Amino acid sequence: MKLETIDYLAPDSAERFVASLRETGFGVLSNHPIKKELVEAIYQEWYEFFQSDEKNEFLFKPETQDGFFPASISETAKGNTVKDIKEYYHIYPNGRVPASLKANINEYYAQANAFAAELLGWIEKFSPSDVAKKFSIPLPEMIKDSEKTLLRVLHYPPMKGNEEMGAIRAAAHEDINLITVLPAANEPGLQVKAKDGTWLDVPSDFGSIIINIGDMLQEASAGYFPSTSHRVINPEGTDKTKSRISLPLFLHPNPEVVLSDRYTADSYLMERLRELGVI
Ligand SMILES: O=C(O)CCC(=O)C(=O)O
Ligand SMILES: [Fe+2]
Repeated sequence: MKLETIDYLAPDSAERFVASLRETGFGVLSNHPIKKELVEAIYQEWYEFFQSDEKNEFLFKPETQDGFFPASISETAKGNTVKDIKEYYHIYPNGRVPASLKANINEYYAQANAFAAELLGWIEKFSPSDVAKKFSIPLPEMIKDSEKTLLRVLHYPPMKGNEEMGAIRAAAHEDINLITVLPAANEPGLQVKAKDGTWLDVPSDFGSIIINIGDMLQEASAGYFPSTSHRVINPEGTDKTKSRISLPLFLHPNPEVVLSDRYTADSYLMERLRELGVI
């Protein structure tokens, strides 16, 4: 199994993209409409933010979950015991963002949401009819104006050598949401677990964009689209001294959207957040 990058502008891109999602849970697109200059500017300005003390003025609020999450309280993946080596900032439509960083990140949030709606349309169009008929409403409508969609700016600091035994930048996990839109990061490290259990590098050419299936779409498609495990491994050699910045947008349906006979988006999310000890 290999993950190949699909040219967004190719005539058969939608069909090949959905086939890749079905096979691997991941799809990688080049020549997509999100400008890499915008992503590059965001990486640079947020890198500076993470280097500054200003981040401590935006400490996350447990009630709203927006703001800065320091490495000391960073996530522990489901089933894991050691914390990931990362710090991050959570952006919601009505959440706090430092004034100087608003323009670019808000533009990215809007563009990536619109792009995600287009890709959800592709997914619906190329789902077999018995799968598509399980969707309670069209997939792009599920995320329309959703205030639950979360943009996470991640900073994986350089390795210091005193990291906890077994800790990696992001331990193997699955995403909870419908789909995730992730521009290639400024450094490699992202891997996806193949069906045979081996870890594959996700192509990380700067400028391409990575989409993966989350648990909610796996639930809504009764397992047709797999929410695959992925992780971010630690850098080696000279890359150890480099920070890695990444920018996943987690597309969440509106809370009342019915995912399956068992769950709405809200009941699903609450169950998962309780398991993680976040609420
Ligand atoms: O940093 C990355 O490339 C992936 C991050 C990720 O998988 C996550 O935050 O859920
Ligand atoms: Fe993830």
